[in-house]
Amino acid sequence: MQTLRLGTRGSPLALAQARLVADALIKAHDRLEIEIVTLKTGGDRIQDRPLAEIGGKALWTKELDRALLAGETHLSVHSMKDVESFRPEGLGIAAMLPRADVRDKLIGAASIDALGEGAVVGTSSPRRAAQLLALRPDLDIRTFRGNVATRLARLDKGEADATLLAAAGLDRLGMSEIGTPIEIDVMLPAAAQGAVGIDARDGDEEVRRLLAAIDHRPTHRCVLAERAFVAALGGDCHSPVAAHATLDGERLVLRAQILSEDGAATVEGEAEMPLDDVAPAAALARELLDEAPESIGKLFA
Ligand SMILES: NCc1[nH]cc(CCC(=O)O)c1CC(=O)O
Repeated sequence: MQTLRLGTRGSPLALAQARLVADALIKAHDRLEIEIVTLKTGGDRIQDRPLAEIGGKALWTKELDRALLAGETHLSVHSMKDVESFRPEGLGIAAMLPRADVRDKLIGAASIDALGEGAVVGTSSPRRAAQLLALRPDLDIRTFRGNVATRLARLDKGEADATLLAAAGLDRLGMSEIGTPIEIDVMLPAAAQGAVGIDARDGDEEVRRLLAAIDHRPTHRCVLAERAFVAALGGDCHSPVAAHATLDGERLVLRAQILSEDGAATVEGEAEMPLDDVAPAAALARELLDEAPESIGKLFA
């Protein structure tokens, strides 16, 4: 029997995703045991300020990265959406699970159009805020953080009329019946939304071989293209950026959008590329920035 120590955050969503990875590994390999190691991250402790203000994405991954680099764990499970563009030296994403529903869901109203004039929408995602304001400049967007259950409780208490959450997270928590999905031509998702990734140490060939067996290549390819777009922009979670790739036979089609924070300006485009070369994703980022007005350009200066 071989035992792998799997590092994860302790939120209900993180634990559900950790179990999905553990189950996939056990199914793929005989005589393998997984021990789930729950780690606290900075992001879990600070709930009242927008993520962008308190240090961005690295907050979620730092403690998992440290434990993995120190050899306390063999792998880390992440929502790929929360993984910063550049990983620390010595670590890299080795596999991804098949992607779940990539759409955002609106909770609290039947549709964006159905929201009342000036309705309060709680979100701390600059992308969701800008996309909503682009459609409905009258909305009053307020900071709303915390894990999925916390946000739903704040909505129940009347702190906002509506909120947006990823369908993937709700599905994995067994809350599929909550909210109305918004189609991706109305609200393009964040890069990597709905994808779960598994980090391993560079050079840990044993673990990387075990992970290769559960890697879902179409998801992995699409997410790499989306991340290449965001990396080339110099974007992170401070930026109102959407990127979503799909496969069309042996080609990958990437759609991307960048917005000003108030949603007044939007630039969007599409690029097609082979599965194994994401350079056109970076080229699309430069193209969109070139044509972007100052209100967008200054976000990526
Ligand atoms: N930043 C929080 C976060 N990271 C990943 C998900 C959902 C699951 C996913 O997109 O894979 C969520 C919650 C949300 O956006 O509703």
